[in-house]
Amino acid sequence: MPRHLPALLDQIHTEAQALFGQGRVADYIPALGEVPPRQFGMAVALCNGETHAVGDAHTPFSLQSITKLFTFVLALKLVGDELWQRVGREPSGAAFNSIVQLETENGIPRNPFINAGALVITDILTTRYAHLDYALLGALRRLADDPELHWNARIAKSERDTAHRNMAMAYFMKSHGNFHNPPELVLDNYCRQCATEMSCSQLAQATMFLANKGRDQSLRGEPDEQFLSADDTRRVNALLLTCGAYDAAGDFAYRIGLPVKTGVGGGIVAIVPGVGTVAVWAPELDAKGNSVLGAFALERLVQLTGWGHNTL
Ligand SMILES: NC(=O)CC[C@H](N)C(=O)O
Repeated sequence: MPRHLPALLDQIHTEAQALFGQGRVADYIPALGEVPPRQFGMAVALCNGETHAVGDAHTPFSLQSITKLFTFVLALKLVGDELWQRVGREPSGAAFNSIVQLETENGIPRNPFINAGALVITDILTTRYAHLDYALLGALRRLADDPELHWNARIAKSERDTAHRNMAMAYFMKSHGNFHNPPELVLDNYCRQCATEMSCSQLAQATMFLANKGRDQSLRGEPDEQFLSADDTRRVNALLLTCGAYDAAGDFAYRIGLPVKTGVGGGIVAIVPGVGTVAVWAPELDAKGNSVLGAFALERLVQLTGWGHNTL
């Protein structure tokens, strides 16, 4: 671990300010459009227990697609490899909310991290849990070490009221037999899931199991838990590297070279296996729906620390 990490984070924080104004806050979910754009936070959690944070790292933000990582892990734990009969594991090269591939690929989404794939995952979890929203919240509260963690009901409703495109995908997959529950019910769960809020420091903590061969260490004195097997952890990280940033996954791999998951709330989490996790948040997005300052900050961090250089 670089001794001077706090100074590096300060430097990145300062450099990132120059990029304010280059992106736009997502407003296709109306309530997300109200988030003040000029915010930036970054938090690092290290496997040795150290944590570092800068800027707005303790401000909660809407996780949005970052929740796809958690729901996928839960589904993988529950149904294992059977899951691959209903969703692929190839990069899509298309926008996160694209519908076109479903038509030529028999209603099987390319991967679990685009909207269509995440909807199938939420469908799988809806079959397994009578109250998926609370089951998911329970898992996230444990991972983030925060019993108060919640979803934002206003943002969930705002997305649900305008979820026409996701609903269309759900019905299309249902016509192919790849959707088992009523789309309305799954969309209710999906919109609540996406509206879950965490700060950067909580998100870095909640994803530590991915840097730690699947082991979740509690900050609150609870016993450690093997949350995911070491093999599955390696697989999840591979998928995050190839599919975690939608149709910018190649660009992210080139610039940052780490497993990542992005969301239209402006958050990005990156995993540095064996070292730690980095969560960054800045609401202004590029044209592909990824945080402009967030991607810049991660790129600078790997340049300045060398993280990831010996893992690829
Ligand atoms: N890329 C994202 O973060 C998208 C999530 C959002 N809830 C949607 O379905 O459109």
